[in-house]
Amino acid sequence: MSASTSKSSDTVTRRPIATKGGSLSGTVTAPGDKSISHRSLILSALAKGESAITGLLEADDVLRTAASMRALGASVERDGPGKWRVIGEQWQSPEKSLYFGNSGTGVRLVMGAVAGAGIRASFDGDISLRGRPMGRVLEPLRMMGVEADDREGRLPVTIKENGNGLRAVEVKLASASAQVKSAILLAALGASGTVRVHEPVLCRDHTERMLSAFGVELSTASDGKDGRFITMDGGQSLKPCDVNVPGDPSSAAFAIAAALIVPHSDVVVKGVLLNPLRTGLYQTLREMGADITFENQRVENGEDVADIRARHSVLRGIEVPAARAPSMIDEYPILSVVAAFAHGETMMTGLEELRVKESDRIASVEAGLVACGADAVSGPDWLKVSGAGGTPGMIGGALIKTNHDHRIAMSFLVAGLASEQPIEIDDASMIATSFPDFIDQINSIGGNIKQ
Ligand SMILES: O=C(O)C1=C[C@@H](OP(=O)(O)O)[C@@H](O)[C@H](O)C1
Ligand SMILES: C=C(OP(=O)(O)O)C(=O)O
Repeated sequence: MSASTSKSSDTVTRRPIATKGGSLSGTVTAPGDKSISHRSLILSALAKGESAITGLLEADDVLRTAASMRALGASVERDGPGKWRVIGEQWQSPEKSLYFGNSGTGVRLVMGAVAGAGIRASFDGDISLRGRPMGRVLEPLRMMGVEADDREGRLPVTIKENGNGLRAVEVKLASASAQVKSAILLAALGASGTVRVHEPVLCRDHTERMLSAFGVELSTASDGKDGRFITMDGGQSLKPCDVNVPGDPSSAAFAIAAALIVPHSDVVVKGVLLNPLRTGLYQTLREMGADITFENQRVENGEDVADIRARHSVLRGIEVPAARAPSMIDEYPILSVVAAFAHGETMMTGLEELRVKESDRIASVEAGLVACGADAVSGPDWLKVSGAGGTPGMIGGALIKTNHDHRIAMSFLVAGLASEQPIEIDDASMIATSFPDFIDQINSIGGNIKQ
């Protein structure tokens, strides 16, 4: 097997290959958080006046949201690396369809915001996004009085103009999805009355925190069990707000996982967001015996942030509780790779949402691990990885099908850094959707990934 490119009629697919080398060491900075980056652009574009953003993640998913904000009428300018200026305006129906590429967050949040603005817009995405469910957003929006055309609950979708304002509703979230919750809250800006969202299972709360920072009044209250109610009056407008985007814990996970499985490694990832609804992976890794420390802990813009230090560790398999899934939902692919290097079984449950991500992540991870000689089995909402332990924990020597999924691509390149034989992935292009500098970053701490 060799690093190679495969050519179709008009595209060249890069096939990076990751090979075991020496230990990993050094310090890197986490790229900007993807969830907060999308929201900082959308909320700034809704606020009348100028907002400055620093640390914005300049990855394809977020750049698609920036382009959509321009198409809707906002002025969106880049002043320098990660430094953006947005001047919000009254949104206008765009002439062309808004294209969101691979981004579920972008398309779902902007659908909600367009509905709240009462304008008409069409939405589309790439082959992966066209396969993902949009009914979960359209259903509550329709309850609020939105009219929309869709293709059996999938993209392309058109939200129709609505001059009468949206209805006040009470919605119970059917899936633990921050994207659905956020779409409803953004639509609620155009409601005449109070909107109440019941989330039985807590998921990331960046929209609630950031709406408050942009001057919107909303309140949260426990539902008496594990969830909460979010209550917000419609008809509120946003005030401009400057946002410093913290580092993404989902992207930081790759260098940290690499340090844990490559012998003698010691790596620091600086500036990582530690919002408690995002840190399930780190809790899980510690329970597996990982030597992970949070250094220089601080609060930046109301969010907990730290530098995370990870050293090579002897890991053991554990049961990861289903209730933890929303706080680490994007981290199961990389956790599964780490689990293949641990001693014993890691049982992950409550994973039904992984079936509707950029790929069916349960299937992609299981197939990739099995191709690398690891022991993985799955059911409808669970995945079990039985790690061989020690070094090397996995044979490797496979070409991994990434299925248009950036997290599958990055997870298996990390696996290749510690496997007996190199691991090649069939397509690197999707990595740019969330972490364009991934390969350079991993190589800067001693990784051996050839493009
Ligand atoms: O709201 C967000 O920014 C996100 C929510 C999650 O999706 P779901 O809402 O579909 O769980 C997550 O997987 C995605 O990467 C980002
Ligand atoms: C699921 C993800 O993103 P999105 O839903 O925005 O496509 C992800 O980044 O892993």
